[in-house]
Amino acid sequence: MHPRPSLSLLPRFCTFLPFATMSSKTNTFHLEQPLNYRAGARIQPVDGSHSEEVYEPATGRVLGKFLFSGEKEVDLAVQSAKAAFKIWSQKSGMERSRVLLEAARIIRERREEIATMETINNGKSIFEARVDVDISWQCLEYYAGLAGAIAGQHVQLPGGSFAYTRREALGVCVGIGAWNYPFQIACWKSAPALACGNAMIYKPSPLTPISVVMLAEIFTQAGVPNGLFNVVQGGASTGQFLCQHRDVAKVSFTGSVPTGIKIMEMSAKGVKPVTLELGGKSPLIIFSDSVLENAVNGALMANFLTQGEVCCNGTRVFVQREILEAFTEEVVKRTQKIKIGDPLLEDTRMGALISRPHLERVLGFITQAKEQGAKVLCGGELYVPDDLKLKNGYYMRPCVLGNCRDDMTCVKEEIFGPVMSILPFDTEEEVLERANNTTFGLAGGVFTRDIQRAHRVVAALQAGMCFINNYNISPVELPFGGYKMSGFGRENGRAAMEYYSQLKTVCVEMGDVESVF
Ligand SMILES: NC(=O)c1ccc[n+]([C@@H]2O[C@H](COP(=O)([O-])OP(=O)(O)OC[C@H]3O[C@@H](n4cnc5c(N)ncnc54)[C@H](O)[C@@H]3O)[C@@H](O)[C@H]2O)c1
Ligand SMILES: C[N+](C)(C)CCCC=O
Repeated sequence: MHPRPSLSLLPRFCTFLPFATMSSKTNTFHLEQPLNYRAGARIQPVDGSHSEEVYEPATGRVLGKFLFSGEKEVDLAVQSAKAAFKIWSQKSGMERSRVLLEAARIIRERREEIATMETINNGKSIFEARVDVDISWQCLEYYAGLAGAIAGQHVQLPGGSFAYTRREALGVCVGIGAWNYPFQIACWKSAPALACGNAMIYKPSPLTPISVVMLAEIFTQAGVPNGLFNVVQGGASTGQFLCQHRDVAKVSFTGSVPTGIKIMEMSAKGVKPVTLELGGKSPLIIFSDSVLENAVNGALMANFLTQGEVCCNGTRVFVQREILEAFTEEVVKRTQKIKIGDPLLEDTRMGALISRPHLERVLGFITQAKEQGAKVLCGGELYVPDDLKLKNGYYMRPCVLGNCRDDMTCVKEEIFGPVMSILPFDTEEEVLERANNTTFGLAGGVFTRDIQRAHRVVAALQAGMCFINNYNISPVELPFGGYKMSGFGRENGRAAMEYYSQLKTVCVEMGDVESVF
């Protein structure tokens, strides 16, 4: 583990109100500086259409306001990125690698500061936010390692002629992110993009606009050319201007299926490649021969990280009937013990959901589940912490639903909140049929001690990311992405390099040209 920096390193672009306590900085941050980043500096957009409030989910307090960018600002960001691309794409892989390694080092150094900001703006526990930051610098280190290994192929042809391939950058790439992992998603997109020699313009979710600007500052400090990584803030219309811009070469999107479809339609008009990391309703299958404690731990990991707001969560928990009672009893006991509250406190394990409307939407799914016959085994209601400053925060108790059927809304739709549905099953054949009976295909998991069954089951699962005897771990070396309506393309692993580069074939004639004419 790396040493934590002292609190004196806390944000250089904000103030903390004077009533900060020793135990937590919740309720103290105030946003002051602009959140767009262009040509190596924070700026206000030239055509800011309207200002939007940004909230602290833990308290419901407004942190400040920021401006949505219009078409002109998007164009300026693209021009700035184009200029930087000319410089960066000419550098060798090793030169790019050194800059990415330096950026990774700075992220490690500012770990506590970034994690604190992520917690303040997203509501997740500081414990988890630190893990997100660690995954982020590891991602930069990983792609720094691959940058120097980018190479083509040499092919011998008749008569001494030959051909070779060059793996080249695409140009200006656009990254559009969701609010659940704001800093990490930006790193998952920018690290491979920059390693391959591209420039990137990033648009975070308007709910979490803050931490990605810290990443932009870090890239500049590490030595990327000004303009190589720009941040444009805004919502759907800003995203559309980015996707439709003629000088944008590629769009990598993380978000919901409906928005993913729109992104694909827009990109189709410009014949732009897209990576789509979309939603899920993933199955977690627990056979009766599982180590019960591991299966329970796996189910908690599959459902309750980041208040359940995780795309790859295994929210349909299929449990073989023989162990249904024992598993359910233990999972409920453990869920009831989850410490909810001030996300900046060290022992908190579940913070606040992202927004009041989202909290209400999640609670609405639970009401509907009850109406459709599900039984709330624990949680599922609002949680109001004792601490008065948190009373307007967006908290709920994590929920386990029993008596579930495959046709219920809570089992079919992505809830994106801390709600686990338990579904009994009898046979392997039956559970596979039911697990795959969804339009999503992001992830899936199986717990069993039978090694042959484990591999047979994951081979049959229609999902891009499968886990055997664990769930939701995410080493950056592993490709991540979906099947079916959960999207296509991959982030992380070597695979992502393919999605941020293109192949040029150069055919070289060493003899005379024989014409057929
Ligand atoms: N597969 C993954 O890796 C992954 C990771 C995190 C979240 N998600 C998914 O994201 C969803 C939750 O995130 P969300 O609510 O921010 O999703 P969303 O689709 O509402 O928004 C995602 C991003 O798209 C932008 N956007 C919205 N409309 C747009 C348009 N017409 N053109 C261009 N950009 C547009 C938003 O401003 C935001 O930045 C869930 O479905 C979740 O499963 C997937
Ligand atoms: C880091 N996790 C938990 C695998 C989440 C990946 C991003 C999905 O929302």
